[in-house]
Formats: sequence, C-alpha cells, structure tokens
Amino acid sequence: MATFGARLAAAIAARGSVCAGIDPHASLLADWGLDDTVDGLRTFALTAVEGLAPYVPVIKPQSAFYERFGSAGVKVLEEVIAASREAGALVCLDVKRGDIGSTSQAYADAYLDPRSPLASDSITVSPYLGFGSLKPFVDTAIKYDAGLFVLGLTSNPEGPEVQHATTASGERVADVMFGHLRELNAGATPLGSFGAVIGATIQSGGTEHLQAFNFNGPILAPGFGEQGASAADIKRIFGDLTVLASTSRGLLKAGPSVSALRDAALATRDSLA
Ligand SMILES: O=c1ccn([C@@H]2O[C@H](COP(=O)(O)O)[C@@H](O)[C@H]2O)c(=O)[nH]1
Repeated sequence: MATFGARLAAAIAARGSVCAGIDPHASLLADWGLDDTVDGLRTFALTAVEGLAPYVPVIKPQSAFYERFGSAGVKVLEEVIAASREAGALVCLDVKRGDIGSTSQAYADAYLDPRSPLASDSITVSPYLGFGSLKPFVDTAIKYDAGLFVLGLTSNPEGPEVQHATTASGERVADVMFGHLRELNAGATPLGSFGAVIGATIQSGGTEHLQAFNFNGPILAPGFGEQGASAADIKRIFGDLTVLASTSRGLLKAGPSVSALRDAALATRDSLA
C-alpha cells in the first residue's frame, strides 16, 4: 500500500482540501429532528457520511460524540469509519491520544492496526507527554502505512499557555514538535505521513511562521467555519503548504438533506480552491 502521505496527497489533488468532521452534537441531532439516542446518532452519522464522504478527501469523526453512548456508540463509529472508506474518503479519527509508551502502544493497536474494527487511515495524537512518548504511534503508523496528526498549535484560546511556552534553549514548545515532524518526514515524497494540527484561528500577522510549518507533512487546520476562521485565513496563515481545512458544525448544519450536505461540501471546497 502507498504511504498515508502519498494517499493523502492524491486524495487532496482529486477532491480538494476540505476535511469534513462528523461530530454528532446533541444540539445538531435536535436540529435534524432526531432523538439524542443511539438510533438518532446512527441516523445522523450515516446520513452525514452519505452526504459528505463521496466528495471530500478526509472524514474526521470526533470519537467523543460516539463514546458518550458507550459501546453502542463505538459500534456506530466503526460503521462511520467503514462507510467513509467505502465512499473513497480517508479517515482521520480524532481521538487526541497520548500516554506513557506502553499504553500508547495499545492505543496505536486500537486505531492503526488494520485488524482492529476502529482502524483508521490516521489519528490525532497529543505530544504533550513529550514527543518521544509517541514512538509506539509512529512505529505502528509506519508499519501499517497510516498517518498521525500531532497537536501543534491548537485552535482553542487556552492552547498558547503551553504551546507558546519556551524551552530551556529558547525554542517555542510547538516549534520543537514541528522539528520532530521535520525529522520524521525527511526525504518522503510527495508528502510525509506525519502531520500537525494547527488551528486556522491562530494569530498571525505575517509569514514568518511558514518556515516552522514547513515540515514536509500535512497540516490539519480546525477552527475553520464555526470557530470563526475563513478561507482567507487559511490562505493567509498556510500559504502554499499542504493543508486540510477542517470543519464539522459548519457543514453538518446543512443537514439532514443529503443533497444539501453534498452542496455544502462542494461549495466549501470551491471557496478554498
Ligand atoms: O485544535 C483543535 C483540534 C481539534 N479540534 C476538533 O475539530 C473539530 C472542530 O469542530 P467545529 O464544529 O468545526 O468547530 C472538533 O471535533 C474538535 O474536537 C479543534 O476544534 N481544535
């Protein structure tokens, strides 16, 4: 199989740069006229897959919204992953995992080993137990041609407290993480498999950060849409780097009509072109 980076580059070339989040918020279920039950969750999530997955390169289910229904919700998540891949989308499972190494291996097996019912093309991970704690995820991703999106500069306003802090050598913590990604992706063509989450909401006046973001891997940029960032922000912050503009509620509020979801995905794609 081709590496995740190569598959993602091909998917973006074919379908544009929208990452569609499938986040079944209780309020969205209500807006769609569905009950806040496992049946409502399943109808919502699979309708969203039908309307979005054939048209975007990446589907990003947020695990928390499924886990809140316990094992029955996780079963729906398994169906979302399978149906999205069936429709030709890559799946980034947003689980933001990170733990001591031995536990990280179990998480990696759960989400990246193709024999697992939750196996995805990529997942989000947190490096804030130290980048080295991600080694089991990195090794497992390499083994199975999967990818990782490592939290770098997150879209929430609280992130800078940790991510902008400077290390003993005077480097910004987030930039240390981007440096590790640069090493992991060195020599990969057309694109490395190790990406970063960088919010489209980050404050940026100029282009001085582009060198830090240039680690030969994909950027997952949440904060686009409902959190306030626009297509112009994506262009201004990321320039020509390979970026997936990630939006969940911004697309899902177009439902429950399948054709309206499709139209929203295509219009968002065109706005980013
Ligand atoms: O820095 C981050 C990392 C992840 N997220 C996730 O993205 C979506 C955003 O949803 P919207 O409805 O488009 O606001 C959600 O799943 C977050 O957990 C993020 O927002 N910021």
